[in-house]
Amino acid sequence: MTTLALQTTSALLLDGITKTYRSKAGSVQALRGVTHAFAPGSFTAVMGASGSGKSTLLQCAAGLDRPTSGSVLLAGTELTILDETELTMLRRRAMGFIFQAYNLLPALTVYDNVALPLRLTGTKPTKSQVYDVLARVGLDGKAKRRPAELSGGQQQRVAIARALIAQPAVLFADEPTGALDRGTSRQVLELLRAATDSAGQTVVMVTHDPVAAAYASRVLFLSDGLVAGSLDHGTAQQIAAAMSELER
Ligand SMILES: Nc1ncnc2c1ncn2[C@@H]1O[C@H](COP(=O)(O)OP(=O)(O)OP(=O)(O)O)[C@@H](O)[C@H]1O
Repeated sequence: MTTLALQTTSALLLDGITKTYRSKAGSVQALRGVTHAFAPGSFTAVMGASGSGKSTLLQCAAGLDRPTSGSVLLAGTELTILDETELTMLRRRAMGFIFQAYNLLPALTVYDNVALPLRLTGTKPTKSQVYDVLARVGLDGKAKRRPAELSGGQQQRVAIARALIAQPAVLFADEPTGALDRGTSRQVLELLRAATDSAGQTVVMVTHDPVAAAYASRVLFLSDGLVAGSLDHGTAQQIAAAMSELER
């Protein structure tokens, strides 16, 4: 496919991304030329050994960090030429974020945490918008609680509701199940899969866990800052085997 065709058919396109961190201690090439097109409505897991560049890839793709070279096209917009204000606006409009540490605001109720992204764009969400998204993640009746009054799995579901409320084109998840037990992880992963299957959103998830990665339709393997391969519709066993092969 030509680059032009990829631009119009991808929800997210990384084109020749490199990232070099420079410090007094020397420079580290965290990404060495990553090119990948994420199709609309796809669920991609990004895997690789510690230090292979997964978080850097996610940060660059989401405009949280700037690549040293290369381009990032998200929802039709080239991120690398935007200033900080434009990037912030685009993040609020087109992206949702889910982190291992939930990142909820402890002083706010569940309702206000979930309503926050829309309020930040200057839109007051209706009560039914907030209650609908809370019901979607199985948190009916929890709107008035504070995050500390919820279990880890419930807090992560609040974070997912917060990520979903503005109906972003792309959801970025960095180890979203890293702090959760198996059963709770499954609920979170099923919600991410539903975001792609029912709502047509595009999910990019960094994970170390082959069981979590098996929920994705594609696994992208990173090695030493480069894409080392990919696997479509792999089982947890196949993904684990591909990871061990990569680490040999
Ligand atoms: N802010 C930074 N300054 C300097 N080096 C960095 C910085 N962030 C990451 N690195 C280096 O870049 C490389 C890739 O890091 P990155 O965090 O993207 O890897 P990762 O695959 O997400 O690792 P992990 O699985 O351990 O989280 C590593 O060598 C790391 O030490």
